Amino acid sequence: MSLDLSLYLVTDPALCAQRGLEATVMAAVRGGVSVVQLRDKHASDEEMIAQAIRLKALLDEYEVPLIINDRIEVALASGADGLHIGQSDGDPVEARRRLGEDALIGLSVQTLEQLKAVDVERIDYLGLGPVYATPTKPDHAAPLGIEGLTQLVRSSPLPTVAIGGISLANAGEVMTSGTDGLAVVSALCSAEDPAEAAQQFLAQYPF
Ligand SMILES: Cc1ncc(COP(=O)(O)OP(=O)(O)O)c(N)n1
Ligand SMILES: Cc1nc(C(=O)O)sc1CCOP(=O)(O)O
Ligand SMILES: [Mg+2]
Repeated sequence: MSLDLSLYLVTDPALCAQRGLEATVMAAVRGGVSVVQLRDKHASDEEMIAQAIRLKALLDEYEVPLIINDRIEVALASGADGLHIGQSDGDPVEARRRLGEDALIGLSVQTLEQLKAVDVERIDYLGLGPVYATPTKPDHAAPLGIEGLTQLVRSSPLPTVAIGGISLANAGEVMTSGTDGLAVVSALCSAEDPAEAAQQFLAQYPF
């Protein structure tokens, strides 16, 4: 499946609980979300595989790719479109070998040093963050700010998506970095109307 990073939803089971995960994701997709990442730090692999299979069937109708956070076994077993890994989540060489050429593989990058070490042959896109501090990921690295983000975007050999503390209030500012898109959790999962919120994000883009 092709990759359009413009508005990238990362799910959070607690933040999606009230409306339901699938209802939240599909509302956001109807509003224009272009990629969905299933992220759940507490579910068992079996629970996550079942959730991923249900989401994949729904997202296929919209040709929106489903990416799995961290867990290669879940990506393989569910037939998801790809995997997102952090700096300490595993080896891009192994991920590419096991998932195959068509899989979409993302890597988190926080520093210029990490950027220089990116395996461009095996990675499709980079998640750059956090732009701002966020309670959604309490163990996040030091915030980049717009200046730090812009420096990483300009030096990146791959398409990028910015993440961390991004909201409707700062989306326009984050897009000035030149990033290919925005990845958000709470600004969509906790929105009163995720479809409307997604539309409002996209309305602020310069492209
Ligand atoms: C699009 C995107 N970018 C960055 C991350 C963060 O990944 P990681 O550093 O591995 O942290 P966890 O999400 O695993 O807590 C991401 N998930 N998605
Ligand atoms: C999953 C994740 N990764 C980050 C990183 O910096 O790599 S920040 C983050 C959580 C982003 O949540 P919110 O949009 O609610 O701020
Ligand atoms: Mg990770």
